[in-house]
Amino acid sequence: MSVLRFDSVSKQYPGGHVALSEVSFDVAAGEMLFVTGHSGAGKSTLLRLVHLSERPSRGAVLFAERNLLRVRGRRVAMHRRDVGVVFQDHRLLTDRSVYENIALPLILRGMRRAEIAKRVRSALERLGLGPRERALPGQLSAGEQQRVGIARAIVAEPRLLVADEPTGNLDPTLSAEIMALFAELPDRGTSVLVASHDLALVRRMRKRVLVLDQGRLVDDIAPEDLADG
Ligand SMILES: Nc1ncnc2c1ncn2[C@@H]1O[C@H](COP(=O)(O)OP(=O)(O)OP(=O)(O)O)[C@@H](O)[C@H]1O
Repeated sequence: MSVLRFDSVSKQYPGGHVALSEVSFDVAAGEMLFVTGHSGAGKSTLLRLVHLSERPSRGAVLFAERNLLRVRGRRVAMHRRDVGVVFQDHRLLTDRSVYENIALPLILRGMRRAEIAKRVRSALERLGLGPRERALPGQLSAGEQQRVGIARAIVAEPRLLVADEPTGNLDPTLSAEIMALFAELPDRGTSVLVASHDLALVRRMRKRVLVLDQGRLVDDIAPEDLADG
C-alpha cells in the first residue's frame, strides 16, 4: 500500500516562480527515502505540500488514499497528526521545557497524562535527552535542540515523518546517529521522507533517492543503483 502519492504535481508560487513541475512518485508504507537536489530545486516545497503548509497549483497529492485537495479547515489539523515534521530550525517553544515541547503533540490529542509521560520518557531515552528534560531550548546545543525537534515529531508515532535538512547544523557523527534513528522508524510503522542536499550522507544510507532539478523529478534511484563515493 502506498502512504504517499504525487500525481503530476506542479507548484507555482504567487509571483510566477515554478517550484515544482509535473512531479509524480509513490512512497510505499514502511519505506524510507530521500529527496535531493541543488538549492532552489523544490525540496522544501515538496515537503510543504505533504503537511499542507502549501497547496499544489495542479495535480494531486494523496496521503494513504486521502486526497489532500479535499482536506480543508479543521481537517488540516487532523491530517497533520499523521505527519511528523522535522525542520532545520527546530521551531521549539522557547518558554517550555524539553519535556513539555515533546509532550505537546500528545496533549493536543487529549491523551492521558500517564500515557503521555510514558511516551515522552521513551522518546527522551531514544534520543539521548533524558538528562536534559527540564532544560529550556535556549539552554541546549544546536544538536540537542534538533534532537528535541525529532523527538516531538516521532512521539505520536505518525504514519509518515517528513524532515527538511534535519542534519544541516550538525556534526558528521550526530548526523549519522540521527539518520540511523530515522532508519529504525519504518519498522515501527512510520515511513520516512528526508530532504537533504548532503549527497555523501544520502549515499551512505543506501535508500531510494528522488532527484529534483529546477522543480522537475529527474531521477528516482533504487538503493542497489547508488554509486559508491
Ligand atoms: N513562498 C515562496 N514564494 C515564492 N517563491 C518561493 C517560495 N518558496 C520557495 N520559492 C521558490 O521556489 C523554488 C524552490 O524552493 P524550495 O525552498 O522548495 O527549494 P529547496 O530545494 O528546498 O532549496 P534549499 O535547499 O535552498 O532549501 C526556489 O526558487 C524558491 O526561491
